[in-house]
Order: sequence, then structure tokens, then C-alpha cells
Amino acid sequence: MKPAAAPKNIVDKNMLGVFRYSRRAIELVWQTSPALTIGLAIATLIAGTVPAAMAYVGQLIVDAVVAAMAMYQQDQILHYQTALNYVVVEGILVLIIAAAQRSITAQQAILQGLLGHKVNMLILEKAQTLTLSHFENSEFYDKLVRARREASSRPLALVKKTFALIQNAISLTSFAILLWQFSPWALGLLVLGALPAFVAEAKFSGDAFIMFRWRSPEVRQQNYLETLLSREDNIKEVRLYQLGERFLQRYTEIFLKLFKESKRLILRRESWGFTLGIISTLVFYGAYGWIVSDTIIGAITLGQMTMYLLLFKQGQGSVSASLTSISGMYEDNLYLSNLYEYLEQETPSSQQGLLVGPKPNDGIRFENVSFQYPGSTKPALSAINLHIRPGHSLAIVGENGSGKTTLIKLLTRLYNPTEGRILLDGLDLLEWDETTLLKRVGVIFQDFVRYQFIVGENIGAGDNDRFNDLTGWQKAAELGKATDFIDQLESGYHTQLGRWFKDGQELSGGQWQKIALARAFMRKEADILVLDEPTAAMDAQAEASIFQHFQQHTKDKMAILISHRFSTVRLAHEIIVMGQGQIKERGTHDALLAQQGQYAHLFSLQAQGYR
Ligand SMILES: Nc1ncnc2c1ncn2[C@@H]1O[C@H](COP(=O)(O)OP(=O)(O)OP(=O)(O)O)[C@@H](O)[C@H]1O
Repeated sequence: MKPAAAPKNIVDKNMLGVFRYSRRAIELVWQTSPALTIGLAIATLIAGTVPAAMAYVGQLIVDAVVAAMAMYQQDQILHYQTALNYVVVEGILVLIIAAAQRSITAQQAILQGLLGHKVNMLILEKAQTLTLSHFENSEFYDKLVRARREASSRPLALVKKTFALIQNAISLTSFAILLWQFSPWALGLLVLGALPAFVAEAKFSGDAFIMFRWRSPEVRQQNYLETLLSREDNIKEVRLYQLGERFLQRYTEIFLKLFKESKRLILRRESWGFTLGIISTLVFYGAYGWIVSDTIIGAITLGQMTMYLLLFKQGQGSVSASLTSISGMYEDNLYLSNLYEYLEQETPSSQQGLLVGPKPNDGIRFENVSFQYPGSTKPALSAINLHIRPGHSLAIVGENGSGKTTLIKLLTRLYNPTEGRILLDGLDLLEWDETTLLKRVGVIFQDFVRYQFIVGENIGAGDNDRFNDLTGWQKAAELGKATDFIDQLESGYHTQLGRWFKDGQELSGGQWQKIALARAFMRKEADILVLDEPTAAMDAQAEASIFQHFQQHTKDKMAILISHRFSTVRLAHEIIVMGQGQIKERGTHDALLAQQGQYAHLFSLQAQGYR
């Protein structure tokens, strides 16, 4: 184990470290519901103080009984009124404490739902403001997943423990005030008995916390293996290649490694807990003897003896309840530190951008654009110069990994160029108002989303303003050549797609692509349309006819097509051939053939295949 791997700022071996995020957890509860926070605070205060009051009334009862017994000896009359009054008071206190405890439980249960929703909203809203590179960073993604997974339980758990600690602290303080009357030394004994266990608990919780943090990558691997072994989209291949056993073995190996560490920690923690518990027990019985002997010599009354013994016993109970709270708090702290690290992630500032460019109808210009992915060592694009005018179509071809998709990611501002700039209507993309810019672009990526919604919504997703517009869906489906098979579906545009939900219907790869194309056609306002190989599952002829059709319907727009099929590519006004992040050749189909370069070579290879 290498505890040193845990970042210093989170691991706080100082005992107060457990309270690090308590304030923030309470703030979160306050923001979720001020009324419930106040309610919890009041109930906690009551539940904290009533036990001492009960111990005090217990003393009064015993003393009243002893006095009544003495009086009975003298006058043979039952003097039970005083004792009975105290019994009634104690009964009322029992009711009050029961009501306080119940109200704490009820308020916490109500908070659980509200707080879970609040935290999930914070997480998901934040996710909308992040850039694509955040999601591609595994460490960051891990943070997001963990933050989401425990969103409904962790913050409340920390709040519960914090309030439990406050309640026990109040009880202990009130016990201390009463014990002080017996002897300040008795108070000292109570603290002394509890201290070793307190220190040990804080230390072991700290160790558990460090271990938890250090384990994060292994746990991520385990989670990944779980999805490989249980998700329908993976199970097909895992079965066919009979990888199940290998993955299970890997899963078990990780478990055993983690388990060994946990077991060691549990055994150490419990044996130390037992040893230090002996000290507490010895202290308690020492104090017991002292209180009993003081009673025998008449230094204190029988009632006081009862009270002090109760105070000691309950005091120890409060101490151990506090220990239980503390031991879980480190883990909750880890969760909240993770959550806040995620929520405080810097996001690009959303300054007000411009709504129009200085040169309308100038189209798109790439000026000396280079780009390198964060963390990557070599550029994905170098010195790209490109001009696409409205009404023109551009086809991009090139080997795998040559930078075609990256170029589209820059054009859609999912990433920004590391060098150079991209202009639309003469204005740098960075200066455009994001919403205006995004409205002008329609992209279907090769890994477009297969929404597990109904058919119509899958198409409507292309235009948020017309998400539920049936006529719009129908028109777009026609343009995407998807009507034939949609009409054959049992509920037409209202057929649920995918397998996640009941009665969901799965489509073939090509059918999904037609849905995606229809989605692109839904985007009426967009004047830049990009198809990044969304037609790869169709045959060459279908792809060419779709692109032809696409061009006809995007006449005054800018259309960009990425394809490996020359039968489609040749239809574009301009073609660029990419290689290693650069534009190697450019021109019309005929011009490129005449050049006798790479394009001509690849074209003839494919043509041979079709001959
Ligand atoms: N998110 C990413 N982070 C780091 N590097 C990336 C990322 N995406 C792509 N790359 C790298 O950038 C280069 C260009 O990738 P890109 O996806 O643009 O290629 P492509 O031409 O679209 O390929 P294909 O024809 O296979 O779709 C590749 O070397 C790839 O490894």
C-alpha cells in the first residue's frame, strides 16, 4: 500500500479534518431546505439536552422516594405525591425525546430525496458547462461518475453524522455540567476514558480514507469490467470470444488485492478498539466504585448516586456514538471533496459573443489552423488553410487518424485551435455568441447518439425548438429517406427505440443512420451541415444517392462530407485529401484525377474493387 499517493490537501491527519466538509454539507442542506435545516437543528438540540434532564429528574425521584420512606417510618402515611410528580415529569421528558428522535428521522428521510435531487442537478448542470476535453480526461470522468453515483446518499450521510455529533456533544456538555457538581475529577475521568478510543478512531478512519483514495483507479477498473460483463452492447463480443472467464479472473484479482488491505485494516482497527475499550471500561468501573463509596459514607444521596452512574453510562454511550459518527465521516468527506473538486472545475467563461460577422456570406475560413489534443505529444492538425463558401460542398478523404473528425470538432468549437483561427462570415469562432453559432451548424458524427426515445424525438433532437413537431419529423424523415421503414413500424413515429425500455424496438445500423440523417435535415436554420461518415453502414449506391439528395436540399448552404467512398466524394464541389493532420491534395474530382497523386491512386484502387 502506498498511502503517500493521497494528495496532502485532502488527507488531514488532524482530528479536526473530519469536520472539513461538515460546514459545506450543512450549507448544502440549508440551500435545499432552510425549514428542514432549522427543524433538524431544533430537534437535535432537544435530543441532546433531554437525556441530562432525565438523569437529573431520576435523581429527584430516588431522593423523593428515600425521603418518603423515612417519613413513612415516622408517621405511617404514604407521602408519594412529590415522587409521583417527578415520575410524571420524567414520562413527559421520555415523550419529548421520542418526538425529537422521530422528527430527526422523518426530516432526514424527507431531506434524503430533496438533497439527492439537488446534488444531482448541481452535477448535471455543471456537466453542461464543461468542454469535451473534460469528458475525455479519465481522471475527471472518474470524478464525475463518483460524484453522481453517491449523490443521493453521501451528502445526507455527512449531515446525519454531523448532527449526531452535535447532539452527542450537547449531551456530553450537559452531563459534564451535572458531573462537575460531584467532582471535577469525575469529569476528567470521563474524558480520560474516552480519549484513547477517540484518537485511535480518528487515526484508523484517516487510514481508511487514504486507502479509499488510493484505490480509486482499481475500483474504476472493476467498474469497467462489470460493464463489460453485464452490458448488452458488450456481452455479444465477450461471449463470442469467450472472454468472460478471463475478465472474471481479472475482476477477482483486483478484489483480492483490495480485500487484503481492507482485512488488515479492519483487524488492526478492531483489535486496537478492543484494547482501548478496556481502558474505558476500567475507568468506568473505577468511577463506579468511587461513587458507591461516596454514597455509603453519606457524601452523596442515593438519588445522586443513581444520577452520576447514569451520567457516566450515558456519557460513555455518547462518546461511542460520536466515535461511530467520526469513523464514517472521512469517507463522506472524501465524497464531498470529490464533489466540490468537480463542481469547482474551471469552465470557459461564457462572455457575450457577437451575433453576426462583418462579412456575411463569406463562409468558413481556416487560417493556418493547428491543433494538438490536451496531453497528446503530436499535433492532430497542422497548418490547415481552407475556405468553404455558401452553396459549396466539401468532401474530406484520408486514411484513419489523419485528422478529419478533429477538423470538424474544431469547426463546431468542441475544441479550439492551438494555433491559427477559424472564421465564419469574417468573425473568429471564438468571438461568436455560442447559441447563435451552434444554431448555424448541423453535424452528424460517425458515433451519433442513438437516443432511447421514440422515433419522432430521435429526429426532433435535431432542432430543439421543434423537438415535438410531428410535421417537422415527417418532412425531415422524408429528406433522410427514412419514411419507408418508419411507416412500417407498429406505432410509426411514436415507436420506442432501443432496448433500454419496455417495448423498445432495435433498428439496423443503416436504419439508425437514416434516423440520424433525418435529424440533420430537421435543423432548418443551420447553414453549415456536416456528415462525418454517418452513412458507412449503407451500401455505396445508397450513400451516393443520399449525398446527392443532401446536396440538392442544401443548395445555398455549406455542406461537408467525410467519407471513404469515392463514389460519393466525387460529387462534392471541392475535395481535400488529408494525411497526418495536413492537407495533402485539393481540388475537384477531375482535377485530382488529373494530378495523378494519392487521390487518383486510391480512386483507382476502389474502382477496381467495384469492377
Ligand atoms: N480525444 C482525443 N484525444 C487525443 N487524441 C485524439 C483524440 N481523438 C483523436 N485523437 C488523435 O488525433 C488524430 C486524428 O484523429 P481523427 O479522429 O481526427 O482521425 P480521422 O481522420 O477522423 O480518423 P477515422 O477515419 O479513423 O475516423 C489521431 O492520431 C488520433 O489518435
